[in-house]
Amino acid sequence: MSESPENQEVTAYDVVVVGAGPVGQNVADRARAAGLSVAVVERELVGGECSYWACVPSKALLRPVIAVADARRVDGARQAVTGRPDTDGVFARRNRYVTDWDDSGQARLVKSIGADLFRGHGRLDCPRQVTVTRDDGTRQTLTARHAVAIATGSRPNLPDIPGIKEARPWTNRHGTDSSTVPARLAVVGGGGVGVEMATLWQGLGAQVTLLARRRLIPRLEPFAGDLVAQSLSEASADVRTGVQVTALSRPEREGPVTLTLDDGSELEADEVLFATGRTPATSDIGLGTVGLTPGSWLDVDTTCLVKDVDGDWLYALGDVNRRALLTHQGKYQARTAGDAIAARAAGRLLDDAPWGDHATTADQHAVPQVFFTDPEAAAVGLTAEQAEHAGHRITTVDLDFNAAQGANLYADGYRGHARLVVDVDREILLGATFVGPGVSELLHSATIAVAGEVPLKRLRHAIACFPTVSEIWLFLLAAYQRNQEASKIGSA
Ligand SMILES: Cc1cc2nc3c(=O)[nH]c(=O)nc-3n(C[C@H](O)[C@H](O)[C@H](O)COP(=O)(O)OP(=O)(O)OC[C@H]3O[C@@H](n4cnc5c(N)ncnc54)[C@H](O)[C@@H]3O)c2cc1C
Ligand SMILES: NC(=O)c1ccc[n+]([C@@H]2O[C@H](COP(=O)([O-])OP(=O)(O)OC[C@H]3O[C@@H](n4cnc5c(N)ncnc54)[C@H](O)[C@@H]3O)[C@@H](O)[C@H]2O)c1
Repeated sequence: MSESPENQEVTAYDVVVVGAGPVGQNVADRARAAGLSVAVVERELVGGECSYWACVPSKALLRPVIAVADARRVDGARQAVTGRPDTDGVFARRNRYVTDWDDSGQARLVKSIGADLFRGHGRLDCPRQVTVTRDDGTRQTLTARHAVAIATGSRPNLPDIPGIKEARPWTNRHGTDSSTVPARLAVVGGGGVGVEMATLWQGLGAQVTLLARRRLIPRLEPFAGDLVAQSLSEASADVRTGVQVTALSRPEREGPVTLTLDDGSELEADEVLFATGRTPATSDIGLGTVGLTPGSWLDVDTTCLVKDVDGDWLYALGDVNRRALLTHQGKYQARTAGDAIAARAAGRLLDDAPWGDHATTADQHAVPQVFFTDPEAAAVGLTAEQAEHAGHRITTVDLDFNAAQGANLYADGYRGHARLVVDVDREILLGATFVGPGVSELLHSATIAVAGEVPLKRLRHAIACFPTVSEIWLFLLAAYQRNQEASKIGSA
């Protein structure tokens, strides 16, 4: 350790990671495993948004809602369900999964891999150097011999609407840490956060109005949003698409909030939750000192090196690079980049061709995602529209799940739909979407098929067990084969 001109402590590491969410922790782990010394900087809770205000609490809260809905779909079990989930039990369960917002366990994990944890706000102050400002104002400078990895995540993007500040809207934070159920909740935004929050709070007893300017979960096949909207409506939520909020007012601090909509109507609610996308947490991390624009998403190459920065030392992983705002994709990037950092540090050649050890190819071709709504919506790869837009010659196969007996045994009168998107030239899957109860655990089979580019001729030999929901594969592949045979006869 030495001292900088301003009397700050200066410590040298091989790698400095800024942000100890799931992504920062994973890159640290991989770099340590390669024998590199690693510093990890965290300004709030070790574990990040994912552990305390996003994935983990939302799924801990949603699971009881879905479990009750699942039981209601099974005759015999339905009669045993006499009410809504018990909110005290639900919130206690959530608190256990977020360890009461105490990060000491995750901090121990970081230390257990042999990384040094620095508490405070990390900022680049020149190439390969990060200064950590602690809460008491003292500072520590960390230099990085090989890499700085930015894994600072994202924060809610609130639209600039008159009255939004006074309305004190919920974001994903209160949406996941509240222990009271508002009587009337307006949810603005029909993406992943919006549909999950609407499902959750309606299931816990709020009267939810979901306001979306387009269809729900628009990045998935259109039938996904339609089925989720239908089910939310049947659960008595008020789902309105094609509407925008133009103003908000909450004249009394403890009073209701009024939303003005672009159709001229007004809506009164006890709370309003904005789920209108994310913005990168890069406005105050010193990007200007290395020639980048503060507040911007960080554009990266396949190894997660930031483009337009000389010297192969600055990496950006997870939400901050905007490739796929999902924990599992961020962790994949972290593992890949951690290995790339180690290879570059050792002077080894990189294996960064598509699907190589140092390439995040799946970010482009095989991103899986599950929305834990009721019914669940799960998708991997390209939708039909995206595939056509990318220039593939495709055909689609669509089927309702009730074709499969396994699905009907899982839930009486099983309601769900599946679509495969097939590249007709290569006869491989480009994408798959499943919507229905319990489909989340079905998705990995499709992810393997898409990432592995498994020929459909071979996929036919991957047999699903009778009677499971996975039997839908058998019916989808048979339908594909029938369509192909019919088109051959038609063109003969
Ligand atoms: C409500 C909700 C539900 C979601 N559910 C899912 C889900 O089910 N599955 C899924 O895959 N994804 C889900 N996501 C997305 C997921 O939360 C993110 O993709 C994931 O958190 C990204 O991880 P990260 O490590 O990049 O960022 P984060 O988890 O945001 O962690 C970043 C960390 O960096 C720290 N930090 C920021 N700036 C600094 C700084 N200057 N100095 C030091 N530390 C800093 C932050 O305090 C934070 O701890 C959900 C998101 C939301 C909002
Ligand atoms: N289970 C999961 O995997 C899961 C769950 C939740 C969120 N996430 C991820 O977290 C990220 C953030 O989710 P999100 O839902 O906040 O963002 P999003 O970008 O997925 O959706 C935001 C929605 O808000 C709409 N919107 C934007 N501005 C608006 C405005 N002014 N008025 C009305 N609507 C507006 C957009 O059209 C969009 O449909 C996403 O990338 C998502 O994939 C994942």
